Amino acid sequence: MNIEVNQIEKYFQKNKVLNQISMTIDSGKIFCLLGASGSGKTTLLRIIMGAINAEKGEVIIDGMKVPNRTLLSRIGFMPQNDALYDELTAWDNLKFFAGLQKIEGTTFIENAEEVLQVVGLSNEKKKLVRNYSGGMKKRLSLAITLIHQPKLLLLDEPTVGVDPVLRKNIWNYLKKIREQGTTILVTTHVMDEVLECDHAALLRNGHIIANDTVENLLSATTDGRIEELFFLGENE
Ligand SMILES: Nc1ncnc2c1ncn2[C@@H]1O[C@H](COP(=O)(O)OP(=O)(O)OP(=O)(O)O)[C@@H](O)[C@H]1O
Repeated sequence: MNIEVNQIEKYFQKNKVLNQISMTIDSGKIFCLLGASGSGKTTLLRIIMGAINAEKGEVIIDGMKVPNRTLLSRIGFMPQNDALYDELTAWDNLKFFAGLQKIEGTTFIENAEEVLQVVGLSNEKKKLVRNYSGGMKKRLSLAITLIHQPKLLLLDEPTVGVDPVLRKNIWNYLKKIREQGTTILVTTHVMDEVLECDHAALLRNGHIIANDTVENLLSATTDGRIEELFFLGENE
């Protein structure tokens, strides 16, 4: 699925948090949104999935204007804060959210086993979520986001609190589903993860100040270090 973001402007009260945001995300790519805390990444993600409105501009996904009900079943959105049922097991959480997407029976079981494996929770599926660590909850949220095999994934800092081995697992899976045509938009603060992406946009003070392939962005830095992306355009 491809995404067109056209001239988005968003205010919270009188604060303009997104200003003239336009970008295109091509189908089957991993696109990374970078920016300091408070730069507007989450807000932009929520506008793209249609959870909140912008004052100006529009988002078009596969030719359809957002918000659009038919698009929702094809999108997987992972918010920054987990929305899990603490008193249910991980398995029952998965079952509940899968049910909302009409994923049931053997399809549910197959999908659930696969996503639990990706996030390293196969052996912990019977535990109550209330007994999960923060990182385990994060991984379960990601599993829930993947359960209906969405064609567009919107992931808000999906690997915070996840150890390096599992993080690698998750990125390998994201790259696998990219090869199957899934489009992935991800926000991150982890610089290494930028290297896993095809394309990155850098947000500062509500503006996009850089938007290019990761390869081109890195060649624009003075010593090719990913951390430098954060400082791009700082003195302009
Ligand atoms: N519901 C809201 N009401 C008022 N202001 C908000 C609301 N949501 C976000 N903001 C403000 O909008 C700006 C952008 O916030 P946003 O959460 O999009 O940033 P972010 O780049 O995702 O930050 P982080 O990396 O810390 O998650 C911030 O100044 C924030 O305080």
